[in-house]
Amino acid sequence: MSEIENGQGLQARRAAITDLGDALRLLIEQATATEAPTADLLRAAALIRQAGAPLGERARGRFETASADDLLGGVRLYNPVTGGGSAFAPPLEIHRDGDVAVGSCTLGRAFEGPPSFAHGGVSAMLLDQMLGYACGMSGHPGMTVQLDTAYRQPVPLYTPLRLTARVAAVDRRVITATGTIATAEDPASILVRATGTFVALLPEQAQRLFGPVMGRGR
Ligand SMILES: CCCCCCCC(=O)SCCNC(=O)CCNC(=O)[C@H](O)C(C)(C)COP(=O)(O)OP(=O)(O)OC[C@H]1O[C@@H](n2cnc3c(N)ncnc32)[C@H](O)[C@@H]1OP(=O)(O)O
Repeated sequence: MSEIENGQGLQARRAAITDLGDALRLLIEQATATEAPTADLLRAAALIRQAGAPLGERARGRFETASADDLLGGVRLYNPVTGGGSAFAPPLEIHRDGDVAVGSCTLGRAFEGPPSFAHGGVSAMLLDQMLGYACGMSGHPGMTVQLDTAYRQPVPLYTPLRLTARVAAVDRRVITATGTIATAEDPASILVRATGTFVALLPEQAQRLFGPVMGRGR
């Protein structure tokens, strides 16, 4: 896409993608919390379909990465957990603190499972990302082959959360990582714990799984 061939265009596109993501996240929050009259729901649905139509006119295929992404550089704007452009992502923000990955996010109503608390699958998704990040950060990137989660207390919605993850062991290609979810206000009270097993791909596994994507030269 020539529009982003220079760095300035790329930054502008990434900012626009995140702006669209913010608008979509607000829309999802409003749509899941609304008690507006039925006629307003139908009017909103028609307007949203109309607004989204131009976006569908130029869409990438399954094996094409987003033009604003940098796969090898770790920029994934549509990652469903961390991607600023993903309507689905809270988004979770992760940074490194020594050998620990520390994440933060606040979950809205779209992530509700038990009333007023997060869906258990959402907690697992957040922790999978955290643990995967910790593996990559430690120089041992891999794919999740097993994720065990222990739900000790429900995770509240509309409450700033603090997540942690670290690598506990590396045995050849097998990496074990552990992680937690707590509230930012009370980080010592662990709500959810996870242990994940990650496997570093062999070159032939990487080629089999990602060859069609990497072959496109992005
Ligand atoms: C910043 C980025 C964050 C990203 C976070 C998100 C991470 C993800 O969600 S990844 C997506 C979900 N995961 C997947 O789709 C992976 C699906 N699984 C696979 O494709 C395959 O299992 C694959 C390719 C990873 C490994 O292939 P497979 O044939 O199973 O394993 P293989 O290569 O034979 O074995 C490797 C090692 O792993 C071990 N292993 C495999 N599965 C397990 C398991 N469940 N538990 C423990 N060890 C296991 C094997 O015993 C073997 O150990 P060793 O080398 O010591 O003998």
